[in-house]
Amino acid sequence: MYKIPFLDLPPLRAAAGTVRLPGSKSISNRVLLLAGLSEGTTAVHDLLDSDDTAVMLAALKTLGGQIEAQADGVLNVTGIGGKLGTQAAQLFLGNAGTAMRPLAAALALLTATQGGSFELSGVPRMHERPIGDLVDALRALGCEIACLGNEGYPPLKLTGPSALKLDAPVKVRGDVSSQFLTALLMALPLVATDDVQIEVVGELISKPYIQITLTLLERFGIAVKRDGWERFTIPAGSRYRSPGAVHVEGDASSASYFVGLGAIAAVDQPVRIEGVGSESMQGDVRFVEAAQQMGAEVKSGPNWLEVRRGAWPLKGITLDCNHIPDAAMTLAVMALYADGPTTLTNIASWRVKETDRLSAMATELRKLGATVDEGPDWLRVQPLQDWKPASIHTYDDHRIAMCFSLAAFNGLVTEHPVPVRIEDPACVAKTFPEYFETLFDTVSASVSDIPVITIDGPTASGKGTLADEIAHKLGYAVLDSGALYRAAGLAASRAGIDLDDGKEVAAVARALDLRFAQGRVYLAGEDISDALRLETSGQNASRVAAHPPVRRALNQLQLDFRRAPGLVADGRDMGTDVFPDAGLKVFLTASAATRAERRHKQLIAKGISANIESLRADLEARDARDKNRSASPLHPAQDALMLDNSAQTIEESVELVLDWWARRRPFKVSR
Ligand SMILES: Nc1ncnc2c1ncn2[C@@H]1O[C@H](COP(=O)(O)OP(=O)(O)OP(=O)(O)O)[C@@H](O)[C@H]1O
Ligand SMILES: Nc1ccn([C@@H]2O[C@H](COP(=O)(O)O)[C@@H](O)[C@H]2O)c(=O)n1
Repeated sequence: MYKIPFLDLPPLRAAAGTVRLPGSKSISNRVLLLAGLSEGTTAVHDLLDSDDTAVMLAALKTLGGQIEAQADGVLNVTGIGGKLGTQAAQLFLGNAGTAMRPLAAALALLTATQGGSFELSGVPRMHERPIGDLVDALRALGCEIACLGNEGYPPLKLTGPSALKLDAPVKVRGDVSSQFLTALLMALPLVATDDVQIEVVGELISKPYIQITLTLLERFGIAVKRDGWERFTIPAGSRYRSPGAVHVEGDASSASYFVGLGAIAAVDQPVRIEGVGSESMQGDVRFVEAAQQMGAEVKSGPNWLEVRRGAWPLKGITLDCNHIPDAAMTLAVMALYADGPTTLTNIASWRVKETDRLSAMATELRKLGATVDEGPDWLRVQPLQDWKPASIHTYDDHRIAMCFSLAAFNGLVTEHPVPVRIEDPACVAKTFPEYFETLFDTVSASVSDIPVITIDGPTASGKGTLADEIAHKLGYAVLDSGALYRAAGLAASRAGIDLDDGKEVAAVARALDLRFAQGRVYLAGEDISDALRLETSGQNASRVAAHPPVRRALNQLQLDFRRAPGLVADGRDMGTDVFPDAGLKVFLTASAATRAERRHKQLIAKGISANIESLRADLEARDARDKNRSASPLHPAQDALMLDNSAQTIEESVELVLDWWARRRPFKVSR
């Protein structure tokens, strides 16, 4: 996951490949609560691992549930069998509506019948998300609930025991959030000694989510009787029983980004999405129909979808989105690529989600240059030709971060493509922690659009350290090109080849079976990271690097590191020869004395004894060879910025280079 302040998406061009979706958030948290309330142990397969499920799991543990992760990723949840394991607790539920609403209802009823005192709270935004209709319904049943901040909003305090009145139908509003009804449907089986009826007041929104609730309740032994969408009956004697094992479907709302991706950019090959398909129980799978109306070509199987571009540009549509409230946000970004306006209606529920999504979508789409009109429950987006490089604020809302990634394909409709900045990309942790990694695995960009920062300079000037830090802060990949020369030298010397024989060493370099993973380097599966950092490896690298055939042999390997979202490359000729079009070139130096001292400290810290004078002599000899060779000698590129860090800390160098980079980016600093 990109835990950085912002992630810059370069202009993207095409998409293809297979995406395995993470588990559905709605199903995951429902299954966890049902398993947590049941008797027996439920093996939960393919559970979503995210912020929202983490808060639910923590709450269940506090209430007496047992959670045990298996080696194969399956989670065993042993439920409380309807009996509270504690009489008092404070439960923090983050910004998870799928935890706050149903837990509030279940715990209110358990507290009423078993006694206790519980506080449910969340992040500040959770305390702005209404829960009054559910609280009213629970209070009418006899539950004691106090709103500790504003009336009608969390945090809540539940106390008991208190007498429950279950003979009259429980009334709940269905036109603000369907989660209130879901909460009651999941809570009332805990106290249904007689039939309990629920009556929905107002037109029920998001019916597909209620269908998910009913389907899962049935799996846990509760056969709710439904009379239209207005009346539900929990049969007398209902009791939660674990079904033994449950498989969580992939998240259909998350599928929408990849359906959109296929519709926009899968020209030669489809985007295949695994985890949801034609047999999905999730309502958001009907996003596919909306995408088809806009032009997407879609094939499907029971649990997969394949999407390609059909009509291009996409077709503007007018759609009542009541049945796909979450996925519909993706349509608002797809609308930028359409042949006419797209109007999304019946989306008032957007206003009470992680943020006021209607207002947020309009604001951020306008930053891109789009013309957008909004009403209380609708949004109209015009197609966009003149794109602006925008820094998208994400309001701690995972769906805003994910759907705006589709704006990075603007190069398909404009001659002047622009990058898109996604602020706080880690907010995707709510449902799809690896979203951006998955996206980058599925898309391609023009090489020249992928930003590169080069850091060249003599040995021990701090290039690697600086490159790693900058790459980390920007979410870019890093290329330690010296490691390639070191590996070539090591492999050649192990093979008994004369390091002065350029052709022979080049043959070894061409055949190098190298892999870079988690900061380690593997040669034919062997971890050679430590061997590469030996001083002899540096000297050998410097010898083999002087041969033009060796440099040619390693050239493509280095170019292959240039992948979205960007690259920081360190070495000797990164800015001069390998990436001459880099957006920022830094030539990093420090005095020989400083560098020898740093190298000395570095070796001592690793427990390797060393002598400063001989280190200095060695590095000066290496500098001389690197500077004076004919093939790609060490020298600053004409357009490089010089940085002598002899008197700087690492942090100071990092800040300076990030500042240089920021000045070359097209983004205005926002908010
Ligand atoms: N500005 C700095 N101030 C103090 N120490 C630094 C600074 N930059 C780097 N160092 C330290 O100097 C040592 C050498 O840095 P590093 O390995 O990054 O250099 P390098 O240029 O990549 O070397 P090589 O070319 O041999 O791979 C490290 O221990 C690092 O922590
Ligand atoms: N782009 C590069 C990178 C390195 N070399 C040669 O490899 C030696 C080791 O490099 P380190 O950065 O790991 O110290 C170096 O002395 C150079 O001779 C190169 O030629 N080009």
